[in-house]
Amino acid sequence: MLLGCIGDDFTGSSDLANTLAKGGMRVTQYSGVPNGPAPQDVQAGVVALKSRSIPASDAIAKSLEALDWLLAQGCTQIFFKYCSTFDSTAGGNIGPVADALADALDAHSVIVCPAFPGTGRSVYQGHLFVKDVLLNESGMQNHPLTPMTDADLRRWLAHQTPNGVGHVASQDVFMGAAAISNALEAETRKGKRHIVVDAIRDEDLFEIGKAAKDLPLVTGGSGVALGLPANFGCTVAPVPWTLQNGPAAVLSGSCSIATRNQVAHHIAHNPGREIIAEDVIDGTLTAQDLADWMLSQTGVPIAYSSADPDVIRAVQDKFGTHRASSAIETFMADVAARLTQGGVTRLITAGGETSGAVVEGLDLHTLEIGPEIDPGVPALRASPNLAVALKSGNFGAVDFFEKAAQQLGQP
Ligand SMILES: Nc1ncnc2c1ncn2[C@@H]1O[C@H](COP(=O)(O)OP(=O)(O)OP(=O)(O)O)[C@@H](O)[C@H]1O
Ligand SMILES: O=C(O)[C@@H](O)C(=O)CO
Repeated sequence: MLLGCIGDDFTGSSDLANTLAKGGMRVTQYSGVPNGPAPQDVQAGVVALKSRSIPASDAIAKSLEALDWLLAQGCTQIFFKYCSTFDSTAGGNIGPVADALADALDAHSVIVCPAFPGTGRSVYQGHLFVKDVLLNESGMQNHPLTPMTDADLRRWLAHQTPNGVGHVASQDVFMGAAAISNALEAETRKGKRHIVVDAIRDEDLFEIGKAAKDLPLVTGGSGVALGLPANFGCTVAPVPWTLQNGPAAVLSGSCSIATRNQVAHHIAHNPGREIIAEDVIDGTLTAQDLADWMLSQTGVPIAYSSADPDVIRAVQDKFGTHRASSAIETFMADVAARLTQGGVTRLITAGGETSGAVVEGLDLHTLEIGPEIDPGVPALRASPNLAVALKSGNFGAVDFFEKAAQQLGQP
């Protein structure tokens, strides 16, 4: 294994795996830290953790365990993947995990770059934009677990780390890899360990990738990984896929604006059932009842807890944020298990935490990366009888769910 990756959620990990696979690397995504060694032919291993919204100390412990395994596989560079919307609270977990990895790797110059222009995320003057608005005006300020209320990455990260936070501005980035390396070194000499790097176009990310060639640790969204496969001698190649036949189903726990639009679009043409959080928590709705309903439908049925921010706030005020989200995640995992037992072979999930719960609930250990469905979302082969797509909350076109079902295979 050449490149070792640690993803702080499951959809984000498949987003990164997708970028590396498109760049020509042989990639495998692992659910958690594997027990045994990886096959010799894997060039990039992505260890998917569910560490974005857990206590920082647990996120550090899990990430260091993943690091040990990746180093034991021979990796010469480590990539820490977090969300292109920098999902974190003032207490973590991006800063604490990046610090723990940097300590372990003796890394003094750590790139911080969540930019992903293909999905509208750019970093300019140290600030994160989603399309034409600042992060904190993009809807992300209402995220159920990690409300993003500040678009200045330098200021937000400074809450999370005792180490210096630096900046490489677009003027340097536009001049290419050598200028970026010089600017990184200048920031490191000033004692800055985490260095936010501006990037507004894919060209910028390829240059940043070149500049990252000899760095032991790189952190960011999947965009900054665009240039990494070439550093390992890989070249762009088509990603193979065998179509999966059989029934399809969608489970959506993401409450992002994009997902809510996709749900609204999907239920106009397909069977849909809303999951009311109270019904799950008080046991009025059981996983078996919902799975039975889904299995009896035609088309691509969807069950969704995706709801507007005021609905979520009311649920969280009544039951507590953690209790509400973990009840829904456990429920989604339970429904998924019953769907696959009932014959579903194409499963699509929306939301990183939701997808993590489903993948862990289904006990899927490795995922092979297939072709891209929409930017940042690949088809994934979980077993000879199960293909999945794990959609990040904010990703995908409005008709994503139907498109994903078709790209995974046939009814
Ligand atoms: N109706 C609801 N009430 C309260 N919490 C909810 C509701 N629906 C979903 N949730 C919780 O909100 C969280 C949504 O996070 P998730 O990571 O799945 O989506 P996302 O953040 O939009 O996706 P991504 O991380 O890929 O951007 C989950 O923990 C989920 O259980
Ligand atoms: O980077 C992103 O936006 C996604 O891969 C993700 O991490 C969403 O959970």
